[in-house]
Amino acid sequence: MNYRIVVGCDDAGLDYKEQIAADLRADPRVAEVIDLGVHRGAEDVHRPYPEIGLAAGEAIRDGKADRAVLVCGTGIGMALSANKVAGVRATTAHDSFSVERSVLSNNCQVLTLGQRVVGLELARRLVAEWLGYTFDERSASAAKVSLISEYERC
Ligand SMILES: O=C[C@H](O)[C@H](O)COP(=O)(O)O
Repeated sequence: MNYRIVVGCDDAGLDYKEQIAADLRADPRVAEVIDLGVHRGAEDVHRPYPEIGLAAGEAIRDGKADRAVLVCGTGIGMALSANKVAGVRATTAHDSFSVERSVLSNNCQVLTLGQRVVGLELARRLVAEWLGYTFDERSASAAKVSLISEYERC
């Protein structure tokens, strides 16, 4: 599938971002991992989550990446931020079914996770599952998602 995947976090999501980035780099479905920070021990470590979430959304919008995994304390702030970028669909999901539907129903390109909410091993498994789903543009869900895109164009 050769996905180009952005990873990003704030200081509350750094541990999980590092592990998930390592998992993605080892995944044969992933061609490139683009790490937007923050980085341990670096100057950017206290950058607020909206800066990372917005940058991730812009990378999707600009065609520099196919998908993003973003981690903060709850996942909520990252989802709110990425969703501000037109054309980007981001959601927090901490269970297998929601992760599946975020792609198959909603064509989300961005999965956000809360390091303070979900265990690390579950988070890693959810990301692995998430990579296995592809939205079907011929599905009945496509017309529903397109209503969001049409609203954005107004
Ligand atoms: O959604 C926001 C994140 O959970 C963030 O990591 C923590 O934000 P706070 O420090 O404002 O609670």
